[in-house]
Amino acid sequence: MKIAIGSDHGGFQLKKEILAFFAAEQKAGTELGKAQLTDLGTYSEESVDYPDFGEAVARSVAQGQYQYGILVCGTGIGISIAANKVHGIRAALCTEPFSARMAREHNDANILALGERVTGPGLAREIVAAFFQTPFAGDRHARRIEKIRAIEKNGCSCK
Ligand SMILES: O=C[C@H](O)[C@H](O)[C@H](O)COP(=O)(O)O
Repeated sequence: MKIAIGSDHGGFQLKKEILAFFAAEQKAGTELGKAQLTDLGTYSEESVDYPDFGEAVARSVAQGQYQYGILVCGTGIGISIAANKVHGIRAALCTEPFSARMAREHNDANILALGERVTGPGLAREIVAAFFQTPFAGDRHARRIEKIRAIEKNGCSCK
């Protein structure tokens, strides 16, 4: 499983924690540790603009370069809004593990968004594990994902 990860300055420290979590999982030889992560920036705490990193990760996932993405900003809100503007992206902002599981099982989310100023590193690790350990359930949920794709393709009928 190939995962692109990105953050702005507000998510930089939590992104480092998440990378360390995957490294520890790899060392422990777990299934999660088999994931290959690529950091698409930012690479310091210097102030940057979250849409740049949301777009970079979202495009790389939408183009199939990576299967999933992880995005972190201060709240996770701005960077997930930006990512969701890219066709084919279903970015889910999660603050607890139940939503992370549902984001995969029901919504087939392909990007997990987190907020460093909202979620501590311990909880973030549980959220990440829940997200990446949960498969999409398909069935009725697949029909609903198709409807989301149709909105992307045709636009909505709202005036
Ligand atoms: O949704 C946006 C994110 O939370 C940003 O990380 C945040 O707006 C950055 O704020 P500041 O420039 O004040 O650090």
